[in-house]
Amino acid sequence: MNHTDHLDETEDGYIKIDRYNEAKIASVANHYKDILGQLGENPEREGLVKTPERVAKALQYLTHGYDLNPAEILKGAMFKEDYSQMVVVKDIEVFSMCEHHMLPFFGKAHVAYIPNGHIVGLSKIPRIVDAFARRLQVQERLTNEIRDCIQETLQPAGVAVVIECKHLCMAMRGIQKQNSVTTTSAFTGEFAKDKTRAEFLRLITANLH
Ligand SMILES: Nc1nc2c(ncn2[C@@H]2O[C@H](COP(=O)(O)OP(=O)(O)OP(=O)(O)O)[C@@H](O)[C@H]2O)c(=O)[nH]1
Ligand SMILES: [Zn+2]
Repeated sequence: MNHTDHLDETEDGYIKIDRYNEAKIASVANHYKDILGQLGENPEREGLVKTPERVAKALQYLTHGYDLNPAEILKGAMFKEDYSQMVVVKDIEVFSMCEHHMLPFFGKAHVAYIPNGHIVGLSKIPRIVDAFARRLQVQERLTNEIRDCIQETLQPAGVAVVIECKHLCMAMRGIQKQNSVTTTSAFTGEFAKDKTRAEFLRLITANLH
């Protein structure tokens, strides 16, 4: 079986989960039943009977980015266009899971590129953010992967990515800091220039709408 067989293609050719890989769900659920017992719970009590399966499905959803090909998503909507100003997509919601604790980190991504002959369908930017975020991640790698995918696929004059997230592993356990936010950034090409980077940073902090 192909590893993407459990993913449905929607009409516009994009993949989303609405069927699950039953064998994987059953196996992961079995482990979770065991884990519930080890946590001192009774996995047979009414409220928990279906929990292992729910958790398995949730985890499959939260990691379905492994089954997506972000470069192909971008290639699906690249258009020749004579536009060479910065394109900024800001405030893209991010939900990911840290690879150390498998706890959520979440916040916003701001992505920009400067076209070099081609533009990309706007929705593809949040789609690739999701494709990389729906995996076990560290915020730094997530940031770099988004930058590299856009740079290598679209070959623009520059790419900028800023991500700001709260990490639940730092809030609900461990150091227990409820308000700390981690910001990461990655730039290529024209964004190495102070002036260009400053314009991007101004645009993502400006309240224009
Ligand atoms: N750089 C980076 N670190 C992360 C990210 N998500 C979680 N971490 C950190 O990963 C580290 C793992 O450190 P360890 O000392 O092995 O784990 P730990 O004992 O649970 O650490 P504490 O969270 O300090 O209790 C922690 O400092 C987390 O804050 C991330 O996206 N990027
Ligand atoms: Zn963590």
